[in-house]
Formats: sequence, structure tokens, C-alpha cells
Amino acid sequence: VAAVLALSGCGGSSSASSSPAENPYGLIEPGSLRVASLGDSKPYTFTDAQGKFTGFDVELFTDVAARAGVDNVVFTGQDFSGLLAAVANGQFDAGVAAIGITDKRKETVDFSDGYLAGYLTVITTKSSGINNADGLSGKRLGVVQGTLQEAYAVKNFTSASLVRFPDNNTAVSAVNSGSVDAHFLDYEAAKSYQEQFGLVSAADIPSFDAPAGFAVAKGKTALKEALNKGLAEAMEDGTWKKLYEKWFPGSPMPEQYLPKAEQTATP
Ligand SMILES: NC(=O)CC[C@H](NC[C@@]1(O)OC[C@@H](O)[C@@H](O)[C@@H]1O)C(=O)O
Repeated sequence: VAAVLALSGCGGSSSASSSPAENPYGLIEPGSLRVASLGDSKPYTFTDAQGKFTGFDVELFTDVAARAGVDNVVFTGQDFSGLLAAVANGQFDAGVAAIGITDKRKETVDFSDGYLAGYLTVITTKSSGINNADGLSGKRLGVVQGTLQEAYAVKNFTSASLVRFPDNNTAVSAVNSGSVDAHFLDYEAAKSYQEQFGLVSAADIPSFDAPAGFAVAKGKTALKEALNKGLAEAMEDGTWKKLYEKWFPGSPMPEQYLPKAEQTATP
């Protein structure tokens, strides 16, 4: 019977039936990478007019995956609050969405090396009168559930009342409709929403201690190491810099991801 089952290929999920040699990274579908991402965090990760995932994180990951020998990368939108759990439970091979590396998150997943360090930003309407973090006192502040912004606001914006949203789109429409006074999201995404809706920035909080990394299920060592090797190559040959300049034009560029020759000697 076992022989018949094996021949009929119904011996469990496909990765179970492929040999380690055919599936060295333990992928759900050998030869392709299934990635959990977000559709509304432009320009990190977002879906374009054709519904195609694109952005800095998407293009960097796709480049790194190709260097690891995987050319078929499939991105799927996912609420941020469920994203790491979906990677941890094997529903996806990786999570790519400007996900800051923290010890708390490392309890659920492993991370590649960091690839982007920047700011968390509060955006609001011109008429709100909120010009800095103190201005949030007594105000309704939107956060996306599960983000570092939520954790930071709980700890530091204690006199604001937090309103949790599943994603940036719903939070920003709540700002535009006046049901919240401000939203707390990533710097480059904030800039994009400011341009789109005439919103303004009220505060920039550095988040350099939690650079973004690619999330992978714990124990997927071969995959994590291949991603780290590809990241190092993409940084050293200037691919990272080219993508940064393409997607974040004019933004201050963190030096640690540039080719070694372009990094000013640490003082
Ligand atoms: N896509 C999201 O909504 C993620 C929100 C948030 N991103 C924070 C961050 O990873 O964004 C990219 C860089 O600026 C990092 O320094 C920062 O910690 C988080 O990890 O919780």
C-alpha cells in the first residue's frame, strides 16, 4: 500500500515527499518561495495598479531569493497582526514587510540580518493642532495591531487613547474621516500617505535598534543563511543602494548597508 500511496503522491504535503537535496530550504513548494506581505505600506511593500506586489522590501527580497537560487517568489497580503504567526505555523516560507527585528518577535520566528533602519512617524491633518508627541495628549491615535508603533505608543504615549486597526488603509481613512486624530506608522509609508491626502507629520521616532529583517520559521537555518548570504552580496555590490535610491529618493541613507568601500571609517 505504501508503494501505491507514494506513487500516487498522496503521501502528505509536497515538501514532505521531496528529498532534502531537492528542497534544501524546506520550502512549502520546492522551487518557490511563499511570502506573507502587506499591500498598503508603500513604498516598502504594496500592490501596484495591476495588483502586483512591489516596493523596496519586495524587490530586495526578490533579488536576494534569486541569489539563493529561487526565482519564483509569490507574495500574499496578510494583516500585520497575524503575519508572524502565519510564518511560524508554516503557512508561508517568509514574512517581508518592514518587520523590525526584536527579541519578543524572535520568540515566534527567526530573522535574517537587518536590511533597513529608520523612523516611526505620527501623521495627522493640518487642522488637528498636533505638532509633536506631547500634542497627542487626550487625542485618539491610530496604530496597526502588532506593530512596534503599537508597543511604543502603549509605553510612551500614555495620555493618548489608542485605536487599533488591522492595516494602514483603514487607519488613514479614519484620520481623514476624523474618527481618529492621528496615525502612527513607518516613516516612508507616512510620507506616501501625506502626499496622497495632504496630511502632515507630527513626530519622527528613531527605530534604529530594530532594523527590518526577513522573518522565517524557527529552525529554517539553511533558508536563513541563504538569505543572509544574498543580502550581504546585494549590499556589497550596490544593489541595496540602487533600490534605496529608487524607492526612498532624498531620504537619509543608513551607511551600514552600503558597499564597504563607501562606508566612512567609524570615528
Ligand atoms: N509593515 C509594518 O506595518 C511594520 C511596522 C513596523 N516597522 C518598523 C521598522 O521595521 O520599519 C523599517 C525601519 O524603519 C525599521 O527601523 C523599523 O523598526 C514594525 O516592524 O512593527
